[in-house]
Amino acid sequence: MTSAVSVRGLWKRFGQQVAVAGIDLELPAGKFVGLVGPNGAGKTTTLSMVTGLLRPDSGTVEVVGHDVWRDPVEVKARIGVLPEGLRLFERLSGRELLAYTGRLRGLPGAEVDKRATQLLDVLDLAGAQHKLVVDYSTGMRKKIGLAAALLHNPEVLFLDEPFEGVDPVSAQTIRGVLERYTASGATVVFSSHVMELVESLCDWVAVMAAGRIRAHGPLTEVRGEAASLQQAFLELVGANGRDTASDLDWLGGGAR
Ligand SMILES: Nc1ncnc2c1ncn2[C@@H]1O[C@H](COP(=O)(O)OP(=O)(O)OP(=O)(O)O)[C@@H](O)[C@H]1O
Repeated sequence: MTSAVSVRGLWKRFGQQVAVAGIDLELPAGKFVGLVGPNGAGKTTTLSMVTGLLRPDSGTVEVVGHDVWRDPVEVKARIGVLPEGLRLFERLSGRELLAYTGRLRGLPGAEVDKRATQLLDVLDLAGAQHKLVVDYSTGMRKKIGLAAALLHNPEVLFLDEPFEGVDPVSAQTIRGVLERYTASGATVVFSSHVMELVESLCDWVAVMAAGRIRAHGPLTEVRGEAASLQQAFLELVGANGRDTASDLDWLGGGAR
């Protein structure tokens, strides 16, 4: 198996809080990889360290064979990132944002123009290309962020919650673009809480809880005998069968 991402002994603490507790991961190249876990599991912290946005306390990360912290320029040329809480240049139009990103990536102007036109078209943003990003909706922001992350045709694309706040039509569009991208041999690594989505998109999953990897491997292996990935996930993270109803016995009814 060729690895797109290879993580060894990765740790991150914020004061007393251990966010990532010494994880090891091999993410295969050419696959659609889902990183799933409950709130606070450490997904964003892991993706931030893997993409060179956050320095680990210890451990190493290699992306397509290059060490993220010793060889950052090589790595950043080969990856695209759609981070959580995406910050964009708000006073640029969508088209200007792509032109700027393309030049930063060192692409010739004519090539940037061509790719930007195609991406805006496929992502259904052509009509809004001259609007300022500040006036974009949440879904439009995700889509222009995705276009910017894809513009230089990266080998590996990292997406933190790419479908959050996105309507079903835009989600379908994003999905189509990502499926086309992985079909050509590229790798997508994305984090999500939405199990049905992960189950329908991913060939390979890693389940995280409390800073550790609880299971990882091909989707069918991680799901095992469970009826769905959701069920397997609940069993893995130990949340199965919790009786929330008796915890909230005051909720509803007459007593205020
Ligand atoms: N900058 C920070 N300072 C302090 N604690 C942090 C910081 N970033 C993350 N944490 C803590 O680290 C843990 C992991 O957070 P992280 O955001 O990586 O989880 P997550 O799996 O992405 O969660 P969610 O699905 O809710 O986004 C949490 O307990 C969080 O409170």
